[in-house]
Amino acid sequence: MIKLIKNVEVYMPEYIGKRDILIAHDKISKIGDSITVTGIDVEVIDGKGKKALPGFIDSHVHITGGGGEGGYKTRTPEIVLSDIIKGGITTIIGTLGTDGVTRSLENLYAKAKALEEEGVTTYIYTGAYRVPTVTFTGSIMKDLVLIDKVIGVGEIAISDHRSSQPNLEELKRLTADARVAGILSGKAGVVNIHMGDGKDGLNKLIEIAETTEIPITQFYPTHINRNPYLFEQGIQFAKMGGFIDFTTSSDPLFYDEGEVKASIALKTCIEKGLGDNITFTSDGQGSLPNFNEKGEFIGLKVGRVTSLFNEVRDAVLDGVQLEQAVKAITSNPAKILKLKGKGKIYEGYDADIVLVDEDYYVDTVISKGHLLMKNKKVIAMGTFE
Ligand SMILES: CC(C)C[C@H](NC(=O)C[C@H](N)C(=O)O)C(=O)O
Ligand SMILES: [Zn+2]
Ligand SMILES: [Zn+2]
Repeated sequence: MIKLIKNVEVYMPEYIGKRDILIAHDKISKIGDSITVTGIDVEVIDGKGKKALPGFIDSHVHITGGGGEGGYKTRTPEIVLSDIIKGGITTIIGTLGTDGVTRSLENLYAKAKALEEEGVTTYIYTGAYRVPTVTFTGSIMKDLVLIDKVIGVGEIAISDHRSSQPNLEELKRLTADARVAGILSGKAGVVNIHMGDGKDGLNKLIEIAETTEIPITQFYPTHINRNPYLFEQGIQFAKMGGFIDFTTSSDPLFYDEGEVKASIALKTCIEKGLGDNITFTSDGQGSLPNFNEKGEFIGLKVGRVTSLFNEVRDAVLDGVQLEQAVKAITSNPAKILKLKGKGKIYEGYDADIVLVDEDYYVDTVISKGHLLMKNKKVIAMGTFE
């Protein structure tokens, strides 16, 4: 099907002004002025008053659910397609977390395939919190080289009372395996690192980057905004050329405990010239557990994928340029994760496009050339929604 978006403000993410965008099947075919199509059926979408952004990439979502930190009843529910669409997300990377016992990689893979069948692009990380990691094949390297949807390893927990307390050698070997398997398979092979509140912070990653041939960019540490000292250390890590990821799902409780709101973390890093080293992820369907200083469980909330763009909107309303802010959920993750044809409104790229209205609310979502939402109405529903 041919679609033509007319007179829309285009953010590649770089802002290029008002344009028409021609979509042929699942690709962006042409970006230009006054494009006309004759002789074949075309669906025209009115872009007047709207901004076209690349489809959002959420590279850390517990698509099969996570949690469990408060016992069995706190295992969180799996994601449904309509939430992904409402969040303007067209590419989603699934991960396991604390519970690598009752949550399986096979289930994660099947859910990723299901979401792909329902219309969005999906990938997964092999592994979970603990080292040695759970794998499909018994080997991180075989998982990466032989399973197309596997693009990296994660989320591997460090500096957290729930981690497996991995030592430096274990982290070196795991990251070296991910890197070489990525090289062999043309994938990023990044290690998505779960950062807890532990005082050792990013030290192990910095030591590996400084004492081995492993580049700092092999790590993709998340939750960097979870407390002020980790945030400060994260800025140093980014200044060393590393990538840092801020979690957008939150709970007012966490702000009281010093969490740095993701939109403020973004604004601070952009002001320090680190806009190309940062991303947002939602931790959607992951648990947001609260423990007291003795490590006792107090309660938990569930992460929401819709928080991803909400924090971008808050950054824009706080004075950050849209073309800068939206990179954190489009071209930056696409670059870090080596997602071909993703993260930009560009001729030949996948037709993943989000239109937002003048108040920066998601209005229309196109994924691989298919309309999933139009004029704020979700069109595509999950199989059982
Ligand atoms: C960043 C904070 C607020 C949330 C963060 N969530 C996870 O890591 C996912 C969770 N453990 C799960 O397995 O579902 C955390 O627990 O520290
Ligand atoms: Zn985590
Ligand atoms: Zn998580």
